[in-house]
Amino acid sequence: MKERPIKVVLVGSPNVGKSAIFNYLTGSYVAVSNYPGTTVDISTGFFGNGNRRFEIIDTPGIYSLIPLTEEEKVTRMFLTSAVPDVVVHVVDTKNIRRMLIVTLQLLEAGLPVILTLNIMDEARDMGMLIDIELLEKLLAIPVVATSIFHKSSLASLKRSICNYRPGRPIVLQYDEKLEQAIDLIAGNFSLDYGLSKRMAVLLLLQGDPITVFAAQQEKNWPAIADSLKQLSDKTQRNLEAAVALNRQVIVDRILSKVIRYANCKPHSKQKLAEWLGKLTRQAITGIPILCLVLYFGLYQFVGRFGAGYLVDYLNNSVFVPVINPVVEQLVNTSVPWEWAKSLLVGEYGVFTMGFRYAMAIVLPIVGTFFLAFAVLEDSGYLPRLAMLVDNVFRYFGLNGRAVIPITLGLGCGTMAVMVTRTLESKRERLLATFLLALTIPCSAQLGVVLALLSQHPIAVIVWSIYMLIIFVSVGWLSAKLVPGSRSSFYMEIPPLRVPLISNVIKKAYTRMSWYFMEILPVFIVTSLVLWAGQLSGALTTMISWLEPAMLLIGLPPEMAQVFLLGFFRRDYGAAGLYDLVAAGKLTEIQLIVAAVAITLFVPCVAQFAVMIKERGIYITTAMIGLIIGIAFASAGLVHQILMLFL
Ligand SMILES: Nc1nc2c(ncn2[C@@H]2O[C@H](COP(=O)(O)OP(=O)(O)OP(=O)(O)O)[C@@H](O)[C@H]2O)c(=O)[nH]1
Ligand SMILES: [Mg+2]
Repeated sequence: MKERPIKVVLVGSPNVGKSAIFNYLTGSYVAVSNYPGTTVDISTGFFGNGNRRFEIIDTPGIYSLIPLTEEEKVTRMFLTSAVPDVVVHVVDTKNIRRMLIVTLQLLEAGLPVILTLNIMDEARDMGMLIDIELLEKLLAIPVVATSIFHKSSLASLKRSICNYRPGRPIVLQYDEKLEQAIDLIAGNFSLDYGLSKRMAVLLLLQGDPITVFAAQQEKNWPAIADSLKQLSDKTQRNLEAAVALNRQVIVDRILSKVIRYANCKPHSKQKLAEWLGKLTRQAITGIPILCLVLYFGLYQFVGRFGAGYLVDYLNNSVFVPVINPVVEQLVNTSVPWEWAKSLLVGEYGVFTMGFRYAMAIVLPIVGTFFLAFAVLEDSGYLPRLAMLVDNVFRYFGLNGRAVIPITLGLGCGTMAVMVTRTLESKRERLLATFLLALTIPCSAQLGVVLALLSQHPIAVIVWSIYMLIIFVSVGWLSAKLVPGSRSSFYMEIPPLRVPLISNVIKKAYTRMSWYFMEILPVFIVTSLVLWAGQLSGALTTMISWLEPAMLLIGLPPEMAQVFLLGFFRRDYGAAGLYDLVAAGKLTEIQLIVAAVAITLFVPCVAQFAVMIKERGIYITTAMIGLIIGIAFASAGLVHQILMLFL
């Protein structure tokens, strides 16, 4: 029988380099970014050593074993159910004082830990010197110092994993009252919590909801609940704070023995990063910086270069004059059946429409967006933007944390809905999902809209202001209507870093391949459906049903087809709009109205599927109903307003 692989789980706080280490160990690629909360789900990879196989598991970041957000819950549940052979606890060495507390929690839970002091390069630049051998001795576990810039340090981590032998379990001594409390509760515990019994008791004392739920299944639960109540009544002590304080004392005692600071001045590079970082966070300088980022990143690079120049070139100089005629000729001479010809190269042909839309219109736009976004992610700008907009987002029932899913939504709404997991409450996840589905255009839509409108600068301004008004009013109204309050904002601000070109390219490439694996089949199937619809006459009937709605909001009847395409994918609809404008079918006013309607209109099939998975079918259906209503009403309204003024 084949031996099962050795299970190695990478855990640690967000943004400490777990995914970067995962990529090194497995040779595969998962996203690495300079903000907390990049990884929201478990990823698995492998490496071999001799005849042994190691299964490496990357997890979402956790601040403690007690989860606050959905993605922290994923890691906690995984740690207690997966029975890992090795747990690599990755910490950012600069913040070791805070992070070592989690190392202690993992050790107390009885897990087989290797401590990895990562981002050692930045710690050394700060003058931090750590006695690794002594730390190993004090914790009785292997400790490895690593930096992703020093491959040899990562190779030592790999060796440490391969040579790992479980050591003796560690028992931390707390103050007397806490020890008595632990003994009192432990006597009544009989179930398996997936962690050491002592850790389960400590988690219960700290009010961890997962342990409380599990302990309620104990037959002695009434006695346990009674003891807990007595403990907090009698001692007037906040048990959670008492446990945390005790652990911090232990950590400080250890660190006082192992850390020294060399006398060194900050580099001018560090000073510049700090100064720039401050500018991005203060409203007076931060807002102009945001405008510059949007102008150059989104408007110039994605809108004008990607969606304007590249799309124009690929579509008008490569596909239409060169590739399409060659394929058409090939099909016309080698395929005898008319129906097959129209299926491949007809008006809705799999090649002439499906493949061309994907390659010549969507690819350059999505590609440029993912490149620009990867640079932003790796620089550490996004958490600073989160701080900047926190005050505004409170009116939408969200906090600054929502900036990451919302800005990612400008790339791909499907990915963004998945990333709403990083938000703390159900209400925030719901509000963000709705705003994403209604008001945030994905990069393909945005690119096409910007490229088309950029011929008329006034149109860009009108469209942007109108979309902003809708975002603000819908956000404000839905926050008023959905009961609950927003959670407080806490986000660690990582240092500003110069993006690593290799990571930017790899990440943009990985996202693009994911995107294409997802859209190409949909594009092809959509062409198939449209072709069948055209052949059977169903398409003409449906378009004729939609035409009155188009006329109602002031659009030409041909727009009905674009909306129909938009049902399948937003970007497909946007690409259809591109064709319509190229044929000179829209006036300036109609272009703005169409841009508004297309932006607000239903999310694509893939986003729809993820919404159902994350929010459930009822909520998603209700959202879609609302979106259709709001999209048409807003488009109609903007048409009326423009007719009055222009
Ligand atoms: N200077 C320096 N930067 C590092 C090092 N390791 C990782 N980074 C950077 O730290 C940031 C976070 O890396 P990730 O691998 O995404 O961190 P993570 O722990 O997976 O983060 P989450 O998925 O959010 O939990 C990225 O910008 C990396 O380039 C290191 O050793 N030195
Ligand atoms: Mg990660």
